[in-house]
Amino acid sequence: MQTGKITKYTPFQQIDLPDRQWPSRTITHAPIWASVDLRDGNQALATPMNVDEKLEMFELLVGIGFKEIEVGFPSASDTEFNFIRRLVDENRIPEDVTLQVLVQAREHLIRRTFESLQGVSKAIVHLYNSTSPVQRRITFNKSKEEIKAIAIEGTRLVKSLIQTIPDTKIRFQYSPESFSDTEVDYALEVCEAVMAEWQPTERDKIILNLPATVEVATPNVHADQIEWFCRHLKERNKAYISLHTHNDRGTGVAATELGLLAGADRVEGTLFGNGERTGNLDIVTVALNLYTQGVDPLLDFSQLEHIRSVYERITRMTVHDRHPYAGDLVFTAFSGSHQDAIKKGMDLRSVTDTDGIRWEVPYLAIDPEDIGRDYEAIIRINSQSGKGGVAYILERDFGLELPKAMHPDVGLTINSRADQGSRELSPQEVHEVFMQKYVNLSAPLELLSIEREDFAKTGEVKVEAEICIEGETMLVAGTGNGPISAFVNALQIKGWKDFKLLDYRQHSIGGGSKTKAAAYIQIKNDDGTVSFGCGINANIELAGLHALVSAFNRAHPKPSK
Ligand SMILES: CC(=O)SCCNC(=O)CCNC(=O)[C@H](O)C(C)(C)COP(=O)(O)OP(=O)(O)OC[C@H]1O[C@@H](n2cnc3c(N)ncnc32)[C@H](O)[C@@H]1OP(=O)(O)O
Ligand SMILES: CC(C)C(=O)C(=O)O
Ligand SMILES: [Mg+2]
Repeated sequence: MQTGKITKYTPFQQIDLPDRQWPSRTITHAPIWASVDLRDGNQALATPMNVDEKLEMFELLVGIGFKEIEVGFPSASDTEFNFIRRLVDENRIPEDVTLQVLVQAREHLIRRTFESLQGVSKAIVHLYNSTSPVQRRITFNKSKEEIKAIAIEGTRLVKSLIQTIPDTKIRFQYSPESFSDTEVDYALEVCEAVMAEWQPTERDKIILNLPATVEVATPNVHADQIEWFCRHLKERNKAYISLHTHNDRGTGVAATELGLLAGADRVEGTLFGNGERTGNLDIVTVALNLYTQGVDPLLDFSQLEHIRSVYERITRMTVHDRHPYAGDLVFTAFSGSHQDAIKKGMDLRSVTDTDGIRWEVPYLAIDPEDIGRDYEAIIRINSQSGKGGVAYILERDFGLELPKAMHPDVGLTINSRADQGSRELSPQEVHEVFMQKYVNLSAPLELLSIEREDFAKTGEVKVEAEICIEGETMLVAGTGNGPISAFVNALQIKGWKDFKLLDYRQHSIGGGSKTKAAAYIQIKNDDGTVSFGCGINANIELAGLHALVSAFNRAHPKPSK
């Protein structure tokens, strides 16, 4: 790489549009979508799809709701040609779906393209030739006039061939390929010449597709190019302006969104952005971005997991873990502060009737369930995780509703276990550590059996318990206003009550004959420290007593006396 003054590359040209309107607009409705998965996506694959795979992808796209699908470049190969024949012969094209086919502005290719369309009821013939200065000079070695002539002659030929398939309703699309790198006034000149040749009407518009064949500028420049073009096109009412962005600078989605603000009507792209080099525009992202703004995208991504798995199998590409909406990790928080906020947001939804209630869960731009994902992975535990995340896992997967005061202690315990192992802990491991460290602990103190007597007159309870401390078994007895305080008092009589009961909670886990009770106790020890214990038992009273013993044991790793 050069350092200092870099002379190897030419910076992109700004567009002179001081009164640009797009920055203050909003997108209020879905554009016309056109999938180019079977063409631009396919042409970029190391192993292009075979006919069966193309069929499966076509059906997937139809199921999502695409009404315009570029099915290939039929003059390129037998596979491309035969695929269209198969769609026709097997009557697989839904009535409301228009096939689109791409062709270079070259006579033999255009003729072959028309042959492929025999029997198709509606088709868009998409003609292109490259128009940028670099392509004019390097690829074609032709002047501006000669390049314009290629476009006009190609258009004329397409028009003349319509009569060869009279039963097919043909619409026409023209792309000044490499528009992103073409002088806007020249691209306009070529497109207007094509329009003059084609003679579109307001009812039968031409599609002018303005591709960022290679993304060479920031998205605002793309938006300026589109707005400039829309404002200068003489018969704007007779054309759909279509966007076709690639992602060379990583801003294909942004360029499309700003292009829509700038006045475009239509968007071409692919699932997950498959396509040449860094890819085409990812339609999934743009559509779901609209959805999160309250705009119906008119494409159905409610089964995104399924769409992704078909896509990955057919294209042999993988969707990155961090890919918007579709990646494995995009709904997962490992970090504590994110987990805390997500847990609070999810807790609020679980106690509210969510019908018609806006989605407001911090860090989650969309409800995973809307796109066919569950809440399973939204919180995962490693050494970056905090108490909120741990409490969320214990509650969601194991029904343990830890009192808030206990969260920091349990969070620290789990965090240090994850840190020691330098790895993620599965929910099962989190549960195991919790059980090991907090639940039904039996050393140094173990509760072996307990008997209770109730005094109806005073409301007091007397307990007699057999306990074992450090291997020594003995009987203790005490009275209190409930079995727990009676047991606490029994310990005091033995001189072990160097703690104060601060808090007691309990709830049931599960249902039916398998219902258990979970109890949580917080005690304050003589030295001012606080310890927590949990008891789980089919008997609610025993759960409470075990919770107390567990809290005691956590404070007394050694016998107190
Ligand atoms: C940006 C895009 O994605 S555009 C779509 C690209 N997709 C594909 O290329 C996939 C399908 N393509 C193919 O199968 C083949 O390239 C074909 C069938 C289209 C053409 O194949 P071939 O003629 O064998 O080869 P190739 O594409 O290399 O042809 C290059 C010639 O066509 C000329 N050419 C390229 N585009 C055009 C055009 N739109 N109009 C006229 N001539 C053109 C080139 O200048 C070159 O001419 P030259 O031989 O005089 O130098
Ligand atoms: C054929 C055209 C539209 C294309 O794919 C591009 O320019 O990227
Ligand atoms: Mg392309």
